[in-house]
Amino acid sequence: MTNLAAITPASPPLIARLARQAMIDEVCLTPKPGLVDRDNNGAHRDMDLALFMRSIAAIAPWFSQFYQLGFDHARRPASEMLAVIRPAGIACEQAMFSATAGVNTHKGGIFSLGLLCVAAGRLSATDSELTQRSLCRQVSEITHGLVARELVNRQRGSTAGERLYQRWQLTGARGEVESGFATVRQSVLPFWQAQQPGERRLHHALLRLMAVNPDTNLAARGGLHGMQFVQRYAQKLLQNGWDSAALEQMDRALIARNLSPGGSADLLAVAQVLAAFAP
Ligand SMILES: CC(C)(COP(=O)(O)OP(=O)(O)OC[C@H]1O[C@@H](n2cnc3c(N)ncnc32)[C@H](O[C@H]2O[C@H](COP(=O)(O)OP(=O)(O)OP(=O)(O)O)[C@@H](O)[C@H]2O)[C@@H]1O)[C@@H](O)C(=O)NCCC(=O)NCCS
Ligand SMILES: Nc1ncnc2[nH]cnc12
Repeated sequence: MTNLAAITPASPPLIARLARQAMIDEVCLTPKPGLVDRDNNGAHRDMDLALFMRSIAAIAPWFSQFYQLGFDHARRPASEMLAVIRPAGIACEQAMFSATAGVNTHKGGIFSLGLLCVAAGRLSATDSELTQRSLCRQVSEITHGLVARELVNRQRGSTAGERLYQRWQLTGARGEVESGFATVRQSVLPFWQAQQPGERRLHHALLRLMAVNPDTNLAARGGLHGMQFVQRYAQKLLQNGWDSAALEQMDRALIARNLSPGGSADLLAVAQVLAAFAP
């Protein structure tokens, strides 16, 4: 009698399946100002939808690994977890770069969604309930002190994020995770359930993110003026109302300025994962 458990791969944990689906739904959302979607490549000459799908296929298996690392090391203090998971995070980045021939499609997405998977593993190992609050608190505890260690106390920046901190004190993805995804919790999740599922809810969430998020991708490409241009544009659409045509016009405006809110795209995926859990 064949032991099916021995030959059937265990299905990925829920959070890993949610993270993969959220990445797919994000890149397929169309139109998406400045970003790759089903219609165009936004402000990118080195990326398209097919490349993003290859990137997601390479990254997705790692979400289960991140969950398992959190589960297996749940007894460690949260402060020790980054050192435990970073090698896997960097290996996942390498898998992404192999699939994309060196193009950075999801470096931020790996970091943010990977930490959510680690947090879910840690909570599950201790039979703690997975809620938006418990997941975000766990991510914040794991990354406590990250901004001070890696941005404030760093002399020279080797990455865009590090250089942007030195120039404009932007804390980027590190600041967002250390805050327990405060931008997502404050600007997106309170409005999510009141809306019908579908593209309009995702568009509304993305506009709310772009309206406030200090996205280092925008600052790297267009300076603070570029970042503020996108924030004000999104704020205006939220105030005056918007439709697909307005989003397509914003897309043209951002492409013309080489602006791509990649950080907000990542946080849209984070919001979709968190929205699957009770507050
Ligand atoms: C901790 C790191 C991930 C930090 O990396 P870095 O020092 O580069 O810091 P940031 O710039 O702050 O963040 C990197 C990416 O994070 C996204 N992001 C930006 N702002 C925010 C924000 N406010 N909140 C959340 N996330 C944010 C963004 O990623 C997306 O955009 C990239 C694609 O856009 P593009 O413009 O093409 O980017 P480039 O290719 O760089 O520019 P061009 O050359 O094309 O012009 C893509 O990454 C999206 O995901 C930022 O880019 C890192 O240092 C690290 O430690 N990594 C190891 C992994 C790890 O530790 N994992 C553990 C958990 S499993
Ligand atoms: N759809 C997208 N286009 C460009 N950069 C991104 N980073 C994450 N999602 C993205």
